[in-house]
Amino acid sequence: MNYVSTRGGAAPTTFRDALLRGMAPDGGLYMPARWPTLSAGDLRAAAARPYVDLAADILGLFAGESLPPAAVRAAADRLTGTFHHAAITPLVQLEPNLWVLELFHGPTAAFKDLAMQMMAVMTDAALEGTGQRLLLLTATSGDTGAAAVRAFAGAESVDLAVLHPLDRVSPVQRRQMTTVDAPNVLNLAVRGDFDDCQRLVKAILADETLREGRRVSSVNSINWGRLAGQVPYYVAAASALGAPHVTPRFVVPTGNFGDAFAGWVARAMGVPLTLIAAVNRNDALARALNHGRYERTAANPTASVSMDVQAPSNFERLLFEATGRDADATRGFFETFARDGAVDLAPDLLAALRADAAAVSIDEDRTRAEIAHAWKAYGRVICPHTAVALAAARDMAREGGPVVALSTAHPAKFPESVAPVLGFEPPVPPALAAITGGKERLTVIDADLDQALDAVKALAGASP
Ligand SMILES: Cc1ncc(COP(=O)(O)O)c(C=O)c1O
Ligand SMILES: N[C@@H](CCOP(=O)(O)O)C(=O)O
Repeated sequence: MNYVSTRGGAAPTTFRDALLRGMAPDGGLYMPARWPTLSAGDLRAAAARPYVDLAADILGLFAGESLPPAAVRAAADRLTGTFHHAAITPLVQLEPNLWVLELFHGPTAAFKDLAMQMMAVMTDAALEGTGQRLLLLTATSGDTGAAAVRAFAGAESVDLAVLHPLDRVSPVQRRQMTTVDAPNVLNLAVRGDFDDCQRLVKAILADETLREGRRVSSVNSINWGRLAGQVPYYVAAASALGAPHVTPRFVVPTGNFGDAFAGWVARAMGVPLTLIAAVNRNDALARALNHGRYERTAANPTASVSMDVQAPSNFERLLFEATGRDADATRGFFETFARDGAVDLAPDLLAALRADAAAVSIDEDRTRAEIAHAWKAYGRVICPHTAVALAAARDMAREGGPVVALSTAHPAKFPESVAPVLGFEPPVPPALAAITGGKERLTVIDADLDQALDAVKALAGASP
């Protein structure tokens, strides 16, 4: 299986290389050259298979021969040891047409653990025997960084730099990143928003001098390895609901559009499903799909803090597909966006995008109301991100047919948003019990490339 860049200026490469590069050298994102397929029989069988078996098979389809099959299997098996639920991603029915897919039973209590734990094992395998060190860069609005620190702290051949927006992640998320005492981890708190952090990470990835003597990659969802690890739960959930004979609608709380794009991939592989991206009031994606103009504006702080994103990286993958994989058009679009901060979508392109995904924006009042409703109606304490998805999903469930809201984080990561609505603190799961104490380690920087590069070079230079 080869991987091509959405911008067409990089040589096709393997899964292993895409994993160890993060982004293509031409500034594009890697995509499989063709979509592997799941047959109707595969989908029927999937409903009865353990999650880790399904995950191993799907990862194997994407990894091809570039990683040893035993490493792919070990990556999937990692979930058994690190998740606190036997089903890994349990599907829970709330109403006749409404389900939640619980994705927060991992070691940092957010859906990022599903792919990140597997990436740590695959990254080890990809580096084995090379004698190379890998510098991993991560922009986070809270959860990716926590999952990455958990997965890579202490890793022998890896350095990890995590950039989060100063004071714009929850205190629990911040402590998950900053209280881990590992010499290979650097936390940078950036005076800015998540989009600034993501811009800095992409700029650092483009700095070729850093690559002298080491590999440099990212564990954000710009890395194909992350998306590959997020596809299995769509397959598992759709199969459990009766695919291929049933077409569930998945409502995905969305920030960087990685999770939703993993659903798009499942559909490209043959899973019948419909995608609805639910965003908070940071609605660049919803404005693009609903009004035809993709425009960057400053991110507004919300209760669903991890979705405070206004330049979702994976929109590039969606656009690449909607143009019929036209790399020149994709490059032109994102160069214009980088220069002007806005691009109007031509009517045929907009129609193609709308055929792939719909988007709704849920405001802060509805988010709070949904947290209250979930407790009153179902006895469930939900996080604000889940609330954004569930608010949209409940509307859709009234129309008939199965609707699944993705529940992406445990509410105990966001007590400051949940407790004022419910009047009590969310119960703390085992995964979060250990992070209350401990000294925090973080360096505050401006949203400035030189400052970020200096800090990252110091981390990389300090390594053996
Ligand atoms: C809890 C939670 N829900 C939803 C999202 C949005 O996911 P994505 O960025 O893949 O759209 C994030 C951040 O990634 C998150 O941390
Ligand atoms: N919401 C994310 C932002 C980064 O998203 P990613 O999926 O591209 O890693 C976070 O919590 O960090």
